[in-house]
Amino acid sequence: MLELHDITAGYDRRNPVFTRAALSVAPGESVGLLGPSGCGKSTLARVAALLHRPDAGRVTLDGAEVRAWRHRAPRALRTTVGVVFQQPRMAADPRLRLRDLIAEPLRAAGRRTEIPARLAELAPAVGLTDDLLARRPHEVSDGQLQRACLARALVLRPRLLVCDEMTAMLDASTTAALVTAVEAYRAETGASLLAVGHDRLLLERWCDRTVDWSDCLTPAGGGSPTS
Ligand SMILES: Nc1ncnc2c1ncn2[C@@H]1O[C@H](COP(=O)(O)OP(=O)(O)OP(=O)(O)O)[C@@H](O)[C@H]1O
Repeated sequence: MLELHDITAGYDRRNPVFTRAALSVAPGESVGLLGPSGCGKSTLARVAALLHRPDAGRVTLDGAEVRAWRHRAPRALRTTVGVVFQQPRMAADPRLRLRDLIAEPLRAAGRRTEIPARLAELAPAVGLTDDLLARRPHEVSDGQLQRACLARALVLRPRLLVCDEMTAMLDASTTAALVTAVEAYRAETGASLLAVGHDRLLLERWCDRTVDWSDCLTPAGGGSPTS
């Protein structure tokens, strides 16, 4: 599904956050990526979500190399991947009601007619009532907003979902509800998952396999890492 080969990435070409990282996610597979704070997991997750152009290396999606990067990959490719970040308040437009936040990718894709049916499927799947769908981000809790961000990430039926510390700010019951919603979506569609986080217990329970950050990096002078 997704292969990251020899990726070097960061925010300053002369001083990358990491060099020569590799990671792959097979079709239908769920992979948990674990590592210490600041090592570059979120940066790699953004590369995997096609939102951050690597300085070097190759990204392949279904065997085809992603080309024509600007700072992101082309929109048509990005719709293959859904992404949920740690901080819903940074990710969500504060002016939009939750129903419009969820529907916005469909609207942007010119698929307005699908909005009512997709909302009717997704809102119960992530545990949002009609009352909550009518509110704006400042009128809901972080957990409720993250439920909406997950629904938004799923609205175009992505074949890969990237969850970057999706549950780090949430309590145990909201965490369980979101993981259940992701797994129901994957069972229905066969989508793959890359989940990034610190919580080893959660990722080991949730994912088919976990990868430690150090295993993603090519040892100095070495060939490719195994993952
Ligand atoms: N937009 C940015 N501009 C410049 N530097 C950044 C930016 N985002 C992250 N960094 C830096 O890149 C490095 C890696 O950050 P990243 O968020 O990828 O790590 P992480 O492993 O996900 O950390 P955490 O587990 O704490 O979220 C850090 O040193 C961070 O300060």
